[in-house]
Amino acid sequence: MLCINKPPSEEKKVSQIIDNGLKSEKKRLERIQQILLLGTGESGKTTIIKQMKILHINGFSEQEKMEKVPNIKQNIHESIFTLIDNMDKISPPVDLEVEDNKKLAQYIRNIGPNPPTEYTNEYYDSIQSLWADPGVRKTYMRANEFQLIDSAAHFLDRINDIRDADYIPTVQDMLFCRVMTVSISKIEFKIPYKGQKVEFWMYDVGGQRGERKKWISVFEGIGAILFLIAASDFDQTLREDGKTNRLREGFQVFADIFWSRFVRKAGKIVFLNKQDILKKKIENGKKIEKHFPEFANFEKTKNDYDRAKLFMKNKILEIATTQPGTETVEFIPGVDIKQEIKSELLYIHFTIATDTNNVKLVFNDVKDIIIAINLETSGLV
Ligand SMILES: Nc1nc2c(ncn2[C@@H]2O[C@H](COP(=O)(O)OP(=O)(O)OP(=O)(O)O)[C@@H](O)[C@H]2O)c(=O)[nH]1
Ligand SMILES: [Mg+2]
Repeated sequence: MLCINKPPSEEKKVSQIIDNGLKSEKKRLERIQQILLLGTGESGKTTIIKQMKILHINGFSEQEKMEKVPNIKQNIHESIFTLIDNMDKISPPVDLEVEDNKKLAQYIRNIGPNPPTEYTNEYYDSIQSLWADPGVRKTYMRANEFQLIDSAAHFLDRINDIRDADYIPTVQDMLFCRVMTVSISKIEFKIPYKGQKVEFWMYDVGGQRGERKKWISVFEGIGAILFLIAASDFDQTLREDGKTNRLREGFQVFADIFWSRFVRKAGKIVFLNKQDILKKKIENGKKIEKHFPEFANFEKTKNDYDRAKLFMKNKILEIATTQPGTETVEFIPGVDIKQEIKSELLYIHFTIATDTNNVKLVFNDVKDIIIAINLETSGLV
């Protein structure tokens, strides 16, 4: 065996250098604000990541935009196919109102759920006629009875631009394009803060049931969790099983995270997202009490949209103050878990993730909170 004997003093020196290196690395990591985006499927996590790219990195390059064109066309096909496929399955069913559209609907049905191999004029013309049919619009108004992507109307309305050979996606198209997340990704950016640049690392994960088992692998070192709930989900069922109420699932997953010992120290910021869709649904007469009976007698004095906002905010606060059963939290004799959670580490915002200005304002608030939480939990103040 080859044995090199170093004088002890030198060995000590080396270990001190390593020690110092580790310490300064630890200090550096403490200064980095690590944020984890969580929430059920389609709640808006990836859209927030895109906004950070627009607001704090370099936006989308021409190449990145061009790379999204196949996804956007996929969104269009999925939207029209889902509408046509479901109009006679919902109860009561809906009929096409323009006779000539019946053969166009059959043509789309024959293509199947995946986009065609070739995008022809006949294909785009058919989609345009079908989307203009009052029967399809009635089906669209009942989209909570089946599974339709939120970007359907945005892209179907824009089909004339998108079918053009020279089409380049707009920033809005990039924000609305829906791609399900199936892996964990990270973006890094710096924000000026009190004359310095503060570094942020933000992690995006998939929110569907099968994806959630991956979440735990990114819990380590997280200073703040941005938890997204799609407030407009109140009348929809999960894509995963077609029966569980989506909003209820959102609250349930938030409860699991809020009370999880793995992220006990992380600040929790809730985004009650998709406020634009929530407002529209309420204006269109959709009733929350049909899915949450306790809403019927809630705060009767306010208008329905303000009532809805307050109702959902209260649900979050209720979760944060209701200690779950010992089977879901590690039981430590003599320790009151409730007391360990600082209520000031929970913040709630109403958001529209597709609106860059809205996210800019909200994130401006959130970044100060996150920095403050990080300073407090790392013991620097
Ligand atoms: N109108 C509107 N659409 C939104 C809003 N937030 C997200 N969307 C749209 O909703 C769809 C789903 O958003 P994503 O950001 O992909 O959701 P996600 O949480 O990343 O979903 P998973 O990756 O499946 O977990 C996209 O088409 C978004 O453009 C919002 O506030 N308003
Ligand atoms: Mg995603």
